[in-house]
Amino acid sequence: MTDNSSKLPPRREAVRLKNARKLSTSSQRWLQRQLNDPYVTAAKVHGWRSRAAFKLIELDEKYKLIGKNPRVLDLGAAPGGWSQVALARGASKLVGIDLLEIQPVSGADFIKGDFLEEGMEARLTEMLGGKADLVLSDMAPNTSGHVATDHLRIMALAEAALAFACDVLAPGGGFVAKLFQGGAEKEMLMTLKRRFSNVKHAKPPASRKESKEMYVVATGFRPD
Ligand SMILES: C[S@@+](CC[C@H](N)C(=O)[O-])C[C@H]1O[C@@H](n2cnc3c(N)ncnc32)[C@H](O)[C@@H]1O
Repeated sequence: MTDNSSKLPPRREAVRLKNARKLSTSSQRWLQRQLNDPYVTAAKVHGWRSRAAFKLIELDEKYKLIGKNPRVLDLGAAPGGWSQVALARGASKLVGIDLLEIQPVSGADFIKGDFLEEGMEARLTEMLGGKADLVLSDMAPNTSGHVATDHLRIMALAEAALAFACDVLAPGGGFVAKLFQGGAEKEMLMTLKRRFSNVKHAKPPASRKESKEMYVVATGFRPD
């Protein structure tokens, strides 16, 4: 049997335990931000699972994305804030996917899995039971701290989401995807402009100013 007890003298062990209980500087900063963030408080008051819920509310207020009884696909849905908002604002059917488990939301069907996995698109489409009116992608990879790598990863997710949206959207449908920094790359922007009648970049007020995230909002899908 292994002995996990510390071999330090008692006083040094007491100091070690005290330090282990202290929050790292980045955790302290995170905690401070949470405590000072009105969106975090408002999310709790309104019962939204994430402060991100307000980003979709603000995008919907501005671009009228959700409309009447749409069928919605929510990519990167955990913990479920956007799904809650889409359903509260009129979605008739919602299918969501995330790498993480999502607690049930009334009216939504969730899959735990990787959107990039082979066969996942077919599975999502089958679950939706027909064409989608709105494809949402708030997917974000875990940040590596390396700006260029993070940028490439998020762009790969957004591009995959766009390719999927072009396969599953009904005529006139909408698409929202999270991007970083300068917005859609040239090639992605070309596809967006060709396949949608309206394409905008947006940074909703709920998106933290210091965050490099932004969204592309495309409406009026044109099938090939
Ligand atoms: C910012 S969170 C989404 C928050 C969500 N919109 C809400 O309001 O609750 C981004 C999510 O994208 C998910 N994600 C990242 N890569 C993914 C992938 N390849 N497939 C599925 N989900 C992914 C992450 O697990 C994470 O939960």
